[in-house]
Amino acid sequence: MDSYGSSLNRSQSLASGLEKTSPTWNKPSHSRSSSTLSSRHSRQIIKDWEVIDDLHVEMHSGGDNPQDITTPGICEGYLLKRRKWPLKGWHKRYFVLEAGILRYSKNQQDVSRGRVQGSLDVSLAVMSINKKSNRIDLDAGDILYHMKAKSHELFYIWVTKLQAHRLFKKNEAAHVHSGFIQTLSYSAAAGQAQRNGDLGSAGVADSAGVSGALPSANAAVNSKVSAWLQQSHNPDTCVQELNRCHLDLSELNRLIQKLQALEGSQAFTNGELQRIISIQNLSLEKPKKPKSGKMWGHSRTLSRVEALGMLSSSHLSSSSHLGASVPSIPDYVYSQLSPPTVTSPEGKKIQQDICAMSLRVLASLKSVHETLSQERQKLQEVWESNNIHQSNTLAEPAVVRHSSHGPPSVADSAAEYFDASDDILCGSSSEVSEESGLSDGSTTNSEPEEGHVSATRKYRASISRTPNSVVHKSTGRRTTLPAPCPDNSHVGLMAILYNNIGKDLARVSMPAALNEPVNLLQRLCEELEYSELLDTANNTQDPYQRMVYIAAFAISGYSTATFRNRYKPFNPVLGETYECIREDRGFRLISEQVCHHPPISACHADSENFSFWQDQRWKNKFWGKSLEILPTGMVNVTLPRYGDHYEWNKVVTCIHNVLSQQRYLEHYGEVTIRNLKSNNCTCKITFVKSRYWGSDTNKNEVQGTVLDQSGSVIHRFGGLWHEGIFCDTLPTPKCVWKPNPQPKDYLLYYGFSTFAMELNELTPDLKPLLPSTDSRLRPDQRMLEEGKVDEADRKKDEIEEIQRERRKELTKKGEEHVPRFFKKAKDSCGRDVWLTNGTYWKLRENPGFAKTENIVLW
Ligand SMILES: CC(C)CCC[C@@H](C)[C@H]1CC[C@H]2[C@@H]3CC=C4C[C@@H](O)CC[C@]4(C)[C@H]3CC[C@]12C
Repeated sequence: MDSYGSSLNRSQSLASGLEKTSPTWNKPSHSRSSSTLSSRHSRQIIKDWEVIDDLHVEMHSGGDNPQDITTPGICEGYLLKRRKWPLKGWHKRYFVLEAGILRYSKNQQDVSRGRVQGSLDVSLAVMSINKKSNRIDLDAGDILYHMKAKSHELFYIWVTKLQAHRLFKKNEAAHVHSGFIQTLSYSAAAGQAQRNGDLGSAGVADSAGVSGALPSANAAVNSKVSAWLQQSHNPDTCVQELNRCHLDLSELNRLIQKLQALEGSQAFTNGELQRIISIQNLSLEKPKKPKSGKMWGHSRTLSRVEALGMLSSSHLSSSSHLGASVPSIPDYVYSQLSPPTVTSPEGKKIQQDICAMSLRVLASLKSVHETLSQERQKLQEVWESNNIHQSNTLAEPAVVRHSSHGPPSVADSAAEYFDASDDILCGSSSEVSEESGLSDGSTTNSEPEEGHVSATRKYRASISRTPNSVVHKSTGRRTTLPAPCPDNSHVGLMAILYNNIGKDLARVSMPAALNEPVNLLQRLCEELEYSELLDTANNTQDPYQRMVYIAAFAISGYSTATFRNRYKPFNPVLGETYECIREDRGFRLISEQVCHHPPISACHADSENFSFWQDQRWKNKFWGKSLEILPTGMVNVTLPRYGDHYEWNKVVTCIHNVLSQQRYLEHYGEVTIRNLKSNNCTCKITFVKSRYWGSDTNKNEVQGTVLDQSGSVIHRFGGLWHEGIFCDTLPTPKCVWKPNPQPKDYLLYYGFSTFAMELNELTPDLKPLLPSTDSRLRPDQRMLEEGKVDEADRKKDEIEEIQRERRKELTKKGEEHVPRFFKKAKDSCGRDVWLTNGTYWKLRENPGFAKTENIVLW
């Protein structure tokens, strides 16, 4: 160790000198065979990689005092860290290894400012090293660090230090564990004592809590946990369930191999095809002219012919010439995608077994997932109630660690308003992962402010303590749909999707059973569900506070996504219109399908307090399992009282697992809200990409700041787009928006909110006032709403056929469709926009649509 010590420079110091627990340098024992994917690709590399032995936890004698474990010295300095997927290369990062936790920041200054980019509990990670290339990999499952030291000496120092800290942390964990068990027995006794009226001994339990384990754990919490642990048999059930799954999976594997041997193997399995597409990032864009070697993001956009040519080539290599040589491409793909044609009775039997077993595995995994989520929830509740208790009993507010000048930072101001203390929240490495940021390097980074994880936790806690807004009093509108939604789990999406390569998913014609009884014009109106935020904005004098409400409104439009991933809205036909008058909310909206290629839906809403308009169009990016929707139009809001004109972009919406029933939606990216009338206030909102699969805790995070002209932060806010937004910098910190509770039985009704249920309601007094092009009069959508799925399906085909005919006729005449209520214009940046031409409401009143000529759409 000493010899290494002398080679340290300032940036690579062992802060506390030579540690007392001399780390045992475990000779790497076996070749790396598992762990990180990234290192598996070459045999040479596998050979040079070594997995460091698992450490044996040494229980110190008299080890019930954690202070007996000597904390190894801090190790800090620069290392190279591999960049986040999908970016390539390495960047220099400053790492600090302290008390078993490895943290990293951009540079040393950031460390001193407490700006941590990621952290990991080194004892939980598999550590692999490569002496030849000075590489150290830490793989904690969810979090994966690839690091490289600049010199061999530094490499050895880090490895040695990491070893010491791993050992320390494991020992500490063992102590915490025994302390915890001890506390549980204490608190069980205390519980007993309490029941016996012996309050004195309950107090003992409190002070005898696991100092250092659960921070100042109190009796109430401990007895709650112990009671829950005692009555909870779930973990055992989980283990059993998982064991069963394991067996089933081996059996499944055997059956699949048997089936393959029996039926002969196929060129590609569906899984392989998905993977290939994913690798190639096959874009579902319209085919480009043959020179389509255009770069989109970091990957190549393939035209349909190229892409499919690619698929038919087993080498995924030069593709440009292949288009012509593949005769019937859709048929080819279809044949690859349809389920393997099993002919023999034996094969059929195996196939049935495979299905049955897969379902069993699925059911098991679901139940395990559910159990674990419940346990986690319980733990979190206990944890939170403990924190609440703590801060309520503390005389001093939580310590503000980094005092700052100027506007308050999240960390500072949060400490004043939130219950949870920072230390507890930052402690868990599993919450701070590196995989946030867009999957696509071409789009803006969605990595938010450092420390966002704990900030969001706090925001979340505050939001959950805010009562739901009072449910609007009866509007006289319907509160449910006439019929529940059809089960569409049987519809084979795979074939539909692959048969429509080159088209927008949202615009692809699908069986009516996949549709929801609202269309994309109505969904534009749905973004006004929380229009009261715009009313508030128009009545807020302070421009920065006003911006907070505009931001909350921009976020609120995304909240429906939580419940709306099983059905797809109807595609409006060209010329279709939709009006929505909401006296109760004080606005009226008109929307129209203004363009077919590319499909564009435009809308405009007016109220005493605001105007709102946008034209919606988007591109798709298909990654094999998920589909990214990249909207291109801007959203506009004007507030009459202050003459503001706000404009903002939309973020990416990703449909994860688009082909399966595990589908869910995620939004990520950055929104910038500008006031075109004055540049003294802008707002940036980050929709954070969730950092890893399967965890609910980091899903749907949003963080935002309101900036003044000089770029100083005036307000900060954050939360989750499905739970609400809290702003702690307002004169009275508060939850600025919280979604309305879902109506009863919403799952039976397409996951619709009450507002969504009202969108397609057609009342007798309204009917004669609507133009015949109004979506409410569209028969197939109405049939679906009434539960007549087959009829809706037939009608939908008819309507689509009428549209095609109309288009053909127009082309024959050399004419172009002219939208009736919107006109094309250019915005201040020269972008095409669709603005209202102001005729709709006038015509409606005089002479009334019944007396005007309306195009026939159905
Ligand atoms: C294959 C089918 C059944 C899967 C379901 C697809 C659904 C979830 C898709 C189809 C069209 C999609 C919508 C298309 C456009 C937008 C505008 C964007 O700014 C927010 C997301 C939003 C509103 C999408 C949400 C998800 C969506 C509704």
